[in-house]
Amino acid sequence: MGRTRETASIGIIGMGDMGKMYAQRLSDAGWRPENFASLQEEFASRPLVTVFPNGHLVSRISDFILYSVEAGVIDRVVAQYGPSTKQGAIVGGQTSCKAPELAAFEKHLPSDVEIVSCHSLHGPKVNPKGQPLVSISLPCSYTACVDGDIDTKPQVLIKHRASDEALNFVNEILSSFGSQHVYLTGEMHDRITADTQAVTHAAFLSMGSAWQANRQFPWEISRWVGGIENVKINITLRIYSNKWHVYAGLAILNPSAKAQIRQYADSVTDLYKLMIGGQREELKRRVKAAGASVFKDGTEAQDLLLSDEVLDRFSLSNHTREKSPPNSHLSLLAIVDCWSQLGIVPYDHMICSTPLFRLWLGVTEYLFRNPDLLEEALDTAIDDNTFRSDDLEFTFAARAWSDCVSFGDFESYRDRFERIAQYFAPQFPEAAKLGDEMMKTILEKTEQKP
Ligand SMILES: NC(=O)C1=CN([C@@H]2O[C@H](COP(=O)(O)OP(=O)(O)OC[C@H]3O[C@@H](n4cnc5c(N)ncnc54)[C@H](OP(=O)(O)O)[C@@H]3O)[C@@H](O)[C@H]2O)C=CC1
Ligand SMILES: O=C(O)C(=O)Cc1ccc(O)cc1
Repeated sequence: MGRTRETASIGIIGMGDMGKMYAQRLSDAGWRPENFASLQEEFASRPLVTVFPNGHLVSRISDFILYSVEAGVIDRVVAQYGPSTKQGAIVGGQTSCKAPELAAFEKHLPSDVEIVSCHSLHGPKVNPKGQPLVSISLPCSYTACVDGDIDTKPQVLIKHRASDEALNFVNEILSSFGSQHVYLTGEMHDRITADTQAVTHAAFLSMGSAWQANRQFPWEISRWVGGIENVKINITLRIYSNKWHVYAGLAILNPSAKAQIRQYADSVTDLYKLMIGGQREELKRRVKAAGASVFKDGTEAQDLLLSDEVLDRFSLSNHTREKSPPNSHLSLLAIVDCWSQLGIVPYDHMICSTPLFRLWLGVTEYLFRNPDLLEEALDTAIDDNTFRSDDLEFTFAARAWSDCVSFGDFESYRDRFERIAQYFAPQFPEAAKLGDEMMKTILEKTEQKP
């Protein structure tokens, strides 16, 4: 072994958004990268990075190889380059779902190769400092543990088929990101990210579908202005401005995600039926019971993750408002019902939380820990017809996204995603500016929480 920082080289296969972010961060930290043509130009000012024309040339000389390709092609790409892996090297992947990635490594890598995988729990434009980074290695001789303060921001490492020396080596390489390292098995990683990522995305994807189906741009409509609505709009646009395959891969390929997303669609449908049936008492009983199981007694005294002052600052709208107009908040009532039905306590997942998940939890908490606001939402859901058609389309959308994930059909996922992305595209530049600012401010605020 004897791998050292001075002599080892790191290979990245897949120079998309995440691959480039890794190459930039590692070269900043003194690790040397290599690559090709436009990449050669792009990385010309970084003498420590070399760009190669294909993954064979990267694999045969690198001591640590990171696959940063679309989850849907991981088997094909590892089958292609895996056999060229340098003897005794360590291989990992950055895909958002570990079952297919680890299966591809086991199937195609030579037996002398060690496997330590990882997952940065944030997008390429978020500063990795303090964010979670999951690490996965095998055999799974350890239980989940975290380096440092788990309540700030982690990074996941998965030790799958590796010595402690290999894990330490990968840790050293990735330590330059300043992320919080979390150690998990591949299975635990997929189970948790199904709860934190796949269901969260399903909710925001459904909001976008509903607005598009009703031909609305929500920031132009007064009932969508302010507070919680700002987060709903900014996050939805952020997701639709990203690449479809990131969301398709982590939902379709994760063995745990289908059931979670199905439960979300079922919760939306059940609650919507109670709303249109005028079943006020049953609606209130069910939602409050769900709220009690997720937001347990004793948490009332804790500070909210998000405050009015922060929520109000990030509006895409030109309208001003005195007070948020009432909203039935079906998407938020349903996520709490979904968590409750599945026995999920979202706070237990903070060790593996993405920025979006923290925001999503922040807005649900904002609603459920304000009894007057929750009561107002439930009464609005029964008495006020204004939201009926929004909620109808939202219900259709949640079921359609769930079907799409259950069928495992990448092409129809792509088609749905890109059609809606195109509708919102003119607003992406402004939403990105505001969204980045919102993310930064809210991450700073939530970081200070105990
Ligand atoms: N974007 C995000 O927010 C996050 C993404 N991830 C995960 O990271 C991975 C990469 O995502 P991201 O960077 O965003 O996606 P990109 O689409 O930007 O990058 C994927 C890259 O893989 C390359 N690639 C595909 N096949 C091969 C091959 N045979 N040889 C060499 N390169 C290949 C693609 O090249 P080409 O375009 O030329 O085909 C592309 O540049 C995904 O699995 C994703 O789930 C993880 C955390 C966050
Ligand atoms: O925060 C989110 O959920 C995002 O949308 C960004 C993202 C996407 C994929 C990942 O594997 C990790 C983070």
